[in-house]
Amino acid sequence: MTSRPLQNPDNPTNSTFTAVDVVLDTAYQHIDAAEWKKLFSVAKKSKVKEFIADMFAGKHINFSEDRPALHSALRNLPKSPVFLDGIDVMPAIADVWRRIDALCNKWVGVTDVIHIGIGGSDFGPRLAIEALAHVPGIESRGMRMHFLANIDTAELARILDRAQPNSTRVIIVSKSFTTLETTMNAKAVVNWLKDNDCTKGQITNSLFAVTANVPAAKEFGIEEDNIYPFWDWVGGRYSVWSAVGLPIALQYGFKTFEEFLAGAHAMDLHFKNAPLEENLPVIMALALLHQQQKQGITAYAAIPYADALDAFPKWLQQLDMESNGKSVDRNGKPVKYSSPVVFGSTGSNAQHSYFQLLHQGPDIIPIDFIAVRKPMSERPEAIAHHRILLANCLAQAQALAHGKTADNPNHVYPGNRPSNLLLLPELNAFYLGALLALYENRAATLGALWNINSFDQPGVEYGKVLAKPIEKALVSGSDPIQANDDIDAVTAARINLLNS
Ligand SMILES: O=P(O)(O)OC[C@H]1O[C@H](O)[C@H](O)[C@@H](O)[C@@H]1O
Repeated sequence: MTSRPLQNPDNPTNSTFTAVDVVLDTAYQHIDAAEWKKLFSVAKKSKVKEFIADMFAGKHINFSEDRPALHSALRNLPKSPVFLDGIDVMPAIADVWRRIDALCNKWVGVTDVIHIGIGGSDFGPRLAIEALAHVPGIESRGMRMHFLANIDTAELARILDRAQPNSTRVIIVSKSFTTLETTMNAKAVVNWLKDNDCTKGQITNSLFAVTANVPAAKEFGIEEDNIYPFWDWVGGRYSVWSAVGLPIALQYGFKTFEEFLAGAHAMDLHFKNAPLEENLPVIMALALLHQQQKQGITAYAAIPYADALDAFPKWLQQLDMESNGKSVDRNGKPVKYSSPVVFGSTGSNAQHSYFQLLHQGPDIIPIDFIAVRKPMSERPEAIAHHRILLANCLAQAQALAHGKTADNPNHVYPGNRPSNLLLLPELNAFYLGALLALYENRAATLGALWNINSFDQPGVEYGKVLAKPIEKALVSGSDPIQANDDIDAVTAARINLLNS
């Protein structure tokens, strides 16, 4: 058995790039110098640099909804003016920061927080709360942070079984404040407070909202002082940097929230100012485009070798696939490329699951290996365990890149399977912020390369519309229904099955 040589043995010293102390190593992408040159000229032709400038300048790059995508302003801690249609948005953002900071000092004796939200109003804060829980030395207020997203009452029941009604605070998070899962769950939690003898005043004081639709939150019964606004120019999946990230500040302190924003802001400055050839989000986007063009890839995996980042792939799935899972471009013309299927889970666990397919399956699936230099725990075993964790990460990437010959075809690894290595110096609020902003900016760059509007999501709506007549028809024991304008024959039969 021998190792195969790399197809394009790059000089490994030329394949590493650093931004905000995050190292990207593209050696196993097998992209040679001439190919990189071509890729950068594609970036220039696609006007990536101009697109980045437009994004930060508040131009209406989300043209279908006639809005900018200004989430970068939410992490602009220096408060340098960011103009939206001639008005600086920073004073309004800074006012929300001041209110979040004040709230952190106000909550005394709170045992449970129920954060109700779904999609972009859920993945980001859920990931951050989990990821930061084990940062050595982090100050945590130790509240039980419950995330309630699913309309399935199993999640609701699990949370309500554990929470103590008299010392619970509820944060209802919804950009639109019309999402049915969220409003129904919020009503159920309010009823639970009532059923547990909380007074009207207690309930009013326990309810908070984060939304871009303040009138709807008031209408729901939330006091104006308890409503934390954000704005329609923040896409839901880009909203963790707004008051949607409130749980981060409440649990770990406002300073930690600021560090999270600072890491993202540092990555934004890199994205905005670094030349394309040194720009991490751009390089990662181009590497993916290359694998689409050359290998026809239709999926990629993100594998964090860090238990703390268990929720990262879920966050990334919404970011990438909701942003760029589209088949027409900005001009309504069919696209050549759009978002591959994104999946992933933590290493080394993932190795013991679907890595077989990544090594020997017929399809080539590029991987982002995400590793952290420092272990997250201070246990006596930490150094030895971490060494094994990192060794596994490096070994998988090498095996995928080189492959292996063997007489027995069953033992042959084809090799030439591309991957990136992303190395964070440590996992804390700052580097978590930098990591998420890196991927956000990569998604935006991919949108620019594919000529896709990455900031709308019209495809999500139709299924929601259809759910309404179906819900009406789903009445146990009712007479069988026939197919009609809203419900086709297959679905009608399924409804009848459920109703029987
Ligand atoms: O925050 P909300 O308005 O409740 O929206 C929650 C989610 O709803 C939809 O599914 C959208 O596709 C998501 O982008 C959004 O994050």
